Amino acid sequence: MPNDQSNDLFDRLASGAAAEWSRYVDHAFVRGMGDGSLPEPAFRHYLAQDYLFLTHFARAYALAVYKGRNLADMRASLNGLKAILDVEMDLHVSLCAGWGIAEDELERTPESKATMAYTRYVLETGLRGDLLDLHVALSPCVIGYAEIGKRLAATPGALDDANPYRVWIAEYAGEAYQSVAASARATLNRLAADSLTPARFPRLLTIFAQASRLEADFWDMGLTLTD
Ligand SMILES: Cc1ncc(CN)c(N)n1
Repeated sequence: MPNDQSNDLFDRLASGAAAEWSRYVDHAFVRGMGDGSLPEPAFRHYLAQDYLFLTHFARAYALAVYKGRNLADMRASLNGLKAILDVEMDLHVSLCAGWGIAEDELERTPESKATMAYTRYVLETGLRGDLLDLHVALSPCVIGYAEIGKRLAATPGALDDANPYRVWIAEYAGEAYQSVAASARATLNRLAADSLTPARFPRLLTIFAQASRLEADFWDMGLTLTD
């Protein structure tokens, strides 16, 4: 449960943007994966767009490496970049293959407006702002999926063989992804200790709320099969 009195920056942001956060993590797409009722074409559409999304997010992490002020910052962002390129992307490509979508088809998929809006917002926020702005913009993505995975995995029946979405849920509920999200939280707190002032918080909250809104729009795009 988000807490606005917390010392944890992520908790304060999720609490300050509670409406946008819950529209994202409690979305109908998410609930449909949990109980297996999500229409399969919606999941396939989402999977293909998520491949494009992850490619742009890898670029955003590369930008975060560049924006680091010291080696600790650069290593933290490099770990985020490696988590996408070496772990999440491989799992994603094999998940897509299991759903009958080959990598060359993923490469040829036209980018939807929701994918463009979200990824370009994060990249532009990072280009314009500093490293804390960029990590705040990245945080609903990294930490949100860990929270969604953990919640869904605790739902009765979600990991049963009968649920076609059990592999996705197990991936994001799994230890490897949970530890990527824990590192992202720690990075936010470390950057905040150096550069967060009370006057700066509202701007960070705006970035966080916007990124959470764009995450929810991404689920909408999957559910409604929008281009
Ligand atoms: C749209 C979206 N948001 C978050 C994640 C988790 N990295 C993802 N794969 N796709």
